[in-house]
Amino acid sequence: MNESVAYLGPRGTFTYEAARSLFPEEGYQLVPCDSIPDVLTAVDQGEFLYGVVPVENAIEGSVTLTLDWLVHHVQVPITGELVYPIAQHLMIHPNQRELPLTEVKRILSHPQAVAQCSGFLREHLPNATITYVDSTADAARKVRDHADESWVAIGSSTAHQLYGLEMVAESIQDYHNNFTRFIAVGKSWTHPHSSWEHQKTSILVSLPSDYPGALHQVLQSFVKEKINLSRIESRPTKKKLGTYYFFIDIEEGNHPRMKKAIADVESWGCQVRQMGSYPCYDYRKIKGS
Ligand SMILES: O=C(O)C(=O)Cc1ccccc1
Repeated sequence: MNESVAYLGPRGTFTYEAARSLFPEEGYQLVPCDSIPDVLTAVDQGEFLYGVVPVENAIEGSVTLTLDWLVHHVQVPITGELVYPIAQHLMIHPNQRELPLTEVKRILSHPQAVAQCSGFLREHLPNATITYVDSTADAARKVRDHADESWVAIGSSTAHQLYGLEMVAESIQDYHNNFTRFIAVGKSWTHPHSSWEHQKTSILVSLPSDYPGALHQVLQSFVKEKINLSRIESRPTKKKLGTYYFFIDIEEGNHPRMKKAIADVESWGCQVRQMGSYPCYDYRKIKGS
């Protein structure tokens, strides 16, 4: 039996495209879930071996729903990463193909997709109301199911084909170097591809409240070991205004130097949760492999 992989569905999301690249359909069974929390909870509860969710976009930044669920609701290690190119397309039901853009009443999409195209939407669809849905393919499916409504969806070319919609405008994101970082999560290990670019470790750090300069000390611990950090993202602890968790990505696998740096961080009174050490794949190299 193929191993199961949950992804943010339905079919045709960008996460579906990333999941298909990460977990080839010959070896894995891809199963759509309705939302990011659904994917993470299902993997946490052992319903699926692995999951794929978006974590960061080049234009819009962190997918905070993913970060917050990883911190507050589930205990699922990160097992892999894929940075994948994103082209957002505007599509409409074929029955509405003659509708001028100024008469579109509703734009449906995922909040990240809407944000990536905000300049285009402001300029070309000033009279439309935005409705956020759980994914871009969910938006395309809803437009398909409402043939009589003057609605448009923003989403992938895969969704455009799968849901039989008419293309209105291609690549409408405001910046063209649009990439999203997706992560694979799971409680067991798999290496769906034999080669990867490099390894990373993600940790979550909370600082002691009464220690001035604690964040500086955290960074210093990595400098001392000559370890590069590629990302620091703060998220509210949700316990008290002005208190944060720091998500830190380290350009190093589970290496002795990295362990030493983390022990040093802990010695300053910081709490460290290791979110995973994992391979980072290049979509151009694993495509079709
Ligand atoms: O809704 C989707 O298609 C997703 O996979 C989430 C998302 C949305 C916008 C950019 C990247 C990922």
